[in-house]
Amino acid sequence: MDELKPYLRMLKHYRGRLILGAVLMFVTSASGIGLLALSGWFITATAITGALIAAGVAATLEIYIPGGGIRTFAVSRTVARYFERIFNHDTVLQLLRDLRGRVFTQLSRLNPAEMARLRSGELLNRLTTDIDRLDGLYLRGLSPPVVALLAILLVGALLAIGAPWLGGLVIVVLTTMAGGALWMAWHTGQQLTRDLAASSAALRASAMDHVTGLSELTAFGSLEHHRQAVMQADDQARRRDERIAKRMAYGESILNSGIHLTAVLVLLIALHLFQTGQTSGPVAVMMPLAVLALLEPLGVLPAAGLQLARARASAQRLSNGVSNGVSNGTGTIDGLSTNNGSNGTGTKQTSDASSKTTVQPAGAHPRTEGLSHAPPVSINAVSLVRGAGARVLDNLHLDVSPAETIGIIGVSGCGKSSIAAMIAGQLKVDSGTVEIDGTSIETFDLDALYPDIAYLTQQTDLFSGSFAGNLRIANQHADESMMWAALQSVQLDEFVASTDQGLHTWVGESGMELSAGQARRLALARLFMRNPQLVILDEPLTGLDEQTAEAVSARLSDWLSARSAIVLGHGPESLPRVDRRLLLRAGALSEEN
Ligand SMILES: Nc1ncnc2c1ncn2[C@@H]1O[C@H](COP(=O)(O)OP(=O)(O)OP(=O)(O)O)[C@@H](O)[C@H]1O
Repeated sequence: MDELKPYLRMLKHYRGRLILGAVLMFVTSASGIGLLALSGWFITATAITGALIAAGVAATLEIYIPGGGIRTFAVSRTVARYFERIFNHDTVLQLLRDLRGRVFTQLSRLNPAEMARLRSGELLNRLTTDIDRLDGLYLRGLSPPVVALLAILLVGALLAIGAPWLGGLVIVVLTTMAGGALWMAWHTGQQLTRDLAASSAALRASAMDHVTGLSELTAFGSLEHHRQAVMQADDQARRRDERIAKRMAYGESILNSGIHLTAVLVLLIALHLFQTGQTSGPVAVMMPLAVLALLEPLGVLPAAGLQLARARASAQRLSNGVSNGVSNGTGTIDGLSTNNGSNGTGTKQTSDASSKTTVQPAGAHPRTEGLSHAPPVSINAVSLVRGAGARVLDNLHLDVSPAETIGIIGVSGCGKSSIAAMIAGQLKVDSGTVEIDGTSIETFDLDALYPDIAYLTQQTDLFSGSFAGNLRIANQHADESMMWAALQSVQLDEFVASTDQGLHTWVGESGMELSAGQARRLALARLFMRNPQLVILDEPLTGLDEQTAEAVSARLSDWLSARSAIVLGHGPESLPRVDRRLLLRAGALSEEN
């Protein structure tokens, strides 16, 4: 249950509301029990009184108090249920708001490499299903057992009117039965829920792959084949869902049978008590009816056990991976793309992402102050093995002097992006050191470091928003003149000005309404919105035509001259003006002239 502790702590903030909500639930259940029990008593009492009068025996019955009681219970049941629903759902919505905020904050603080490891379907699952399950923790998981226990105690007290020992016995029997049902559902729910969550995540992932890869699948004639895979995933998820539903149905029917059986036993005992004159007829009829009224509050217990199991599994999934990002104190580079696991088409696998993220050594005091002006960078004897075990960097050395611009070129796959990710603190090296401004990257508080770094990855990440919105990601306080200047630097100003809404034109989902070159230029424009001391550019001019590349390159060169910079590219033509150019080959750097 440890996984649930943070969420239980969250519930504490709503203690007052939760107690009131549970009281309303109990009032609803208690009214139901009172209604059934009192009605049974009243009907029997009036029947006996009528029979006595018909037989010529003088008998009277006070009808106003029980009649009023029945009406009161009927009204209180409806009113309490109404307010319980409104009040508790309002509480749940407030909890949902907090939960979403909390989970989103945690995800946004994930180490980018960790984030890249999570498939989009898994992320979607976390942000939707898992949160939904946790928001039901109180309403459908925790409060039903409490209300059920109180209802059993109430029924026990009613039975005690007829025979105190019977009240005690029924409390013990029903509590054991209810506890057993809850435990069984919780126990079997653990595995079933885990399986179902895995199937649902797989289904979402394959459905999303199907939609996003529709053009490729159609072009390669693999649509039907892939559709079959989605259908299979759907089938598996549905079968697992059915299994859970069946188990719950079994649980509910066993519990209901138990309650009915108890009611029959109580009826038999009550008749015996009546026969032996130990209780009156109306009370004898009231006793089994009170037990039957428990069907409602106890019937939800198997679902509550399952809900608890689901909430636990969701809490587990939400804390998996999230904890690393949070405890490392890592963050994202403000305003720039942070996904180092892509090759520009968003399809590169991230098989080594989990093990190669920057982690602060235990006990080290993180550096919390930012970078000095145009800081030096020093890479010493760095070796790095990635993916399936290929040695990407081998005893690599690199010294970047203050305000120097270094260009690194090399063939595809030689490790350029790995160097960039390493300097940005998003990839942990196997041996050697990476120091920025005299401090090891491992001891930096990345939240303090990132405002002074600009890291343009190979992949162009744009957000579903306007030009202005995408630029403001880099600098929230930027005014329009600053944005136009940045757009002019990348020769995008004329295009933006020609659109209907200028800066406020929507760029489409992930910038889909822009060409690849325009999207790249917008990402480059973000650079000019900030004033970083260290700049890492991974193939900045990719996708730009020769003329635009030349103009942007000239502007970039001026801008870089006041900062320390590492620029990566396939060949000399893909770099702006640099102070030194190095060639990366076989994991090591050599001077290139
Ligand atoms: N996310 C990853 N997970 C596992 N291995 C990776 C990952 N990214 C890259 N690699 C491996 O690391 C090696 C270096 O990749 P890297 O992206 O650094 O090269 P690159 O020089 O930037 O290539 P390109 O110019 O094509 O972008 C590659 O051989 C690749 O197999």
